[in-house]
Amino acid sequence: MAQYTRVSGSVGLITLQSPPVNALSAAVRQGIVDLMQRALSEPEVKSVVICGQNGIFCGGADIKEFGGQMSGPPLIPMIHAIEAASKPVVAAIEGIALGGGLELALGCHYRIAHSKAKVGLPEVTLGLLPGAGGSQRLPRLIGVPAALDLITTGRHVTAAEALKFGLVDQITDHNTVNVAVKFAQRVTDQPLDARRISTYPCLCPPDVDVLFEEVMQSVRRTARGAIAPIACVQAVRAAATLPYNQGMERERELLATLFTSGQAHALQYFFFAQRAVGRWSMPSGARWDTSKPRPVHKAAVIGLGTMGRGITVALAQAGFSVVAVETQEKQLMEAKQAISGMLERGAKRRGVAPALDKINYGRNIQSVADVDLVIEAVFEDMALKKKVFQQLSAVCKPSTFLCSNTSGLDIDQLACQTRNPELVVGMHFFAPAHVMKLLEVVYGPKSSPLAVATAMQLGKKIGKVSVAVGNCRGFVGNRMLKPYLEQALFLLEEGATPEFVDQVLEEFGFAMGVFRMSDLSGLDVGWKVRMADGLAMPDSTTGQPTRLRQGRRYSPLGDLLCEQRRFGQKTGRGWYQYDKPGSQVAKPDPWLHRFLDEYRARHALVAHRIDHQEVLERCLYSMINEGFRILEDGIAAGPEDIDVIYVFGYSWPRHRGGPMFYAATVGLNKVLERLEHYYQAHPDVPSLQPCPLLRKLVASGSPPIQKWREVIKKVRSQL
Ligand SMILES: CCC/C=C/C(=O)SCCNC(=O)CCNC(=O)[C@H](O)C(C)(C)COP(=O)([O-])OP(=O)([O-])OC[C@H]1O[C@@H](n2cnc3c(N)ncnc32)[C@H](O)[C@@H]1OP(=O)([O-])[O-]
Repeated sequence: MAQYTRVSGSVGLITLQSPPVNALSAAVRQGIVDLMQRALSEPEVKSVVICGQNGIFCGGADIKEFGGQMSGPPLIPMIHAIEAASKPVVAAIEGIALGGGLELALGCHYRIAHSKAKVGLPEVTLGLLPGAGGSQRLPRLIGVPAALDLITTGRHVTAAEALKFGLVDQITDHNTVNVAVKFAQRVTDQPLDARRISTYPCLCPPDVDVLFEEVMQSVRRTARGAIAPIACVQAVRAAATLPYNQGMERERELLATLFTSGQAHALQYFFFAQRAVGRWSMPSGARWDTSKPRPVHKAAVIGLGTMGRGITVALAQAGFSVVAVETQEKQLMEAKQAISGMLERGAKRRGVAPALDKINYGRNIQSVADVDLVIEAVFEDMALKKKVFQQLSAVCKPSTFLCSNTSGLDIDQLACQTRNPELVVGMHFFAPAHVMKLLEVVYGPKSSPLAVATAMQLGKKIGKVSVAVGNCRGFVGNRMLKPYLEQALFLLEEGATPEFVDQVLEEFGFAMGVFRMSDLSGLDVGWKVRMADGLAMPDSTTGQPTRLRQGRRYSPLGDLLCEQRRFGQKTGRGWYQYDKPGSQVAKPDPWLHRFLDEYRARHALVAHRIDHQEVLERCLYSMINEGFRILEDGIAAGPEDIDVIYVFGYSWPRHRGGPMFYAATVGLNKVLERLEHYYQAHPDVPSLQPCPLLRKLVASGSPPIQKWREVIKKVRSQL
């Protein structure tokens, strides 16, 4: 919808009205078309201003409409009609002008923005391109290189940057609509021909072919198989090389291909999934909208290793007062230096002052007595963490929330060490903690909705995408990673190489294959956990590494590497070899190939030819199967939670929507059938046994992913 008012006698003001972001729904488009006609037909009206209600210009096309039958006036002719208008049209941009919203503004003859406004063409993040003329008008207005940057990254730019590009004509700190109205009155008699961007020539640098070649290469490298960024480059190239009308035709063709691609569907699903995780719920029935968080003003971090340092930086950068505690003097000094460096570099990038004064360092746990919330980030050792929680419970105010940055230990056991177990939750950050977007907020059986709501809100304030999950070994992310890693090792035993497995996974779209990722994280981390679990040791009777544990297949390959002190990048050797310890360039290692051959010979394993399909199916479907178990157990409330965790925490390619969305795309019956096939071939691998929930979903006719929660509810109510 849109509203029309006449202001200052001669200006027609069209206000977009479609909360929350004034998206261009069919009703809004119809409103704009009708009200533009009205403004143009009223003789008293000499100019027009378009704005949005509630301080938001426009969030772009209504993404909810993409899935269904499009109705209402189409965007392109609507924007053309504005550009062709005989009276000046001024866009008054407050808040945001994104996607179709900016394309609408580009159709106007002038753009006035508030200094706090942000603009951008983020269609690429939804698997699309700026297909309402944006890919053709933007390069004509701000030049090819800047347009390529904005369109291929989808980044939002500040009003100041937009002014520098020439994307807006003026910025103001005052009431933008009033300024735009005055501006509109001033330009009433100005000729409009020079203001219609579609008539501009597209100014190209002399070496335009080289520029496009370079940009295309760089986009292909970073796209990890996503097609929209490539189509964006092609569309801008059309603007640079073709007359406007032909460029528009090319834009239309490219958009049509993207629209029908599975990738756009996946990315649009993911857009809503990111928002859905904020509406968390617990099996007890507690929910985001009925559980109020308590404000946190002062927080503490205990343990300043890699994780503790990152968490401290994230908190300080978001404006929290932080007490940072490290009991070892030498470690404390090193941490202080490292944290200050991180804060200074971050502040320089963002053009702000570093938040050094937000942090008070100390060696004594007593110094956290008055904080509202503590995040414990000591070494991943249950006995040590228990001790810290006992101390915290004795030292802190009774109302202090006690959180553990564990990556998989039992939150309940920690809660039991405290006076107020209902105030204990897990806050599982991902390294580097000041950079990675994901936060798993883990509730145990005793955690109160208040504690979950407070941790979720804190996560939001420090810029994380927070997902509330239940308490189990590894929570959601690391629990699903286990069968994935396990299959990768089994594939090596059966004849694959780390290079081949990684290549297949990287072609699928992971930033790193499983072995390169393990080398980066350090192989010793998992080894210590397996030793604590009694897995990484030789068979007690033969003294030999065993391939069977508690009746299940087990691969000791990772343990054998660690026994050779091959811990990955940090030691210069792991699944790959590196030029020197700490180097990141992984090279195939002939030693490892010989080691695998000898290992297979020792265990009488006959290597067979493993193809792409087998690598993908075994690694991904076993992980997805665990995802169904997690849903069945109520550890994650819905498939969106799992998908968001995997995209933000484990580099799952976003254009494939996340593992559960991917399963729906492949077809649940196919996933089930392949799991059955592999389980039959490997009956000693329980993670390949199809989960009952997966069977139930297939038996219910494989409903769309948005309907899974209903089936899950039914399955869980029968348990
Ligand atoms: C045809 C080809 C040409 C054109 C293509 C396009 O324009 S493509 C589009 C290009 N545009 C974009 O890509 C912009 C996408 N939007 C954003 O980036 C952000 O939402 C924001 C920066 C606008 C506001 O951030 P924030 O943190 O303040 O708030 P928030 O993120 O929590 O959202 C609040 C609510 O608004 C909802 N909603 C938002 N936008 C849309 C929409 N366009 N549509 C529908 N709904 C939308 C959102 O789902 C949520 O609903 P919920 O969960 O409450 O029911």
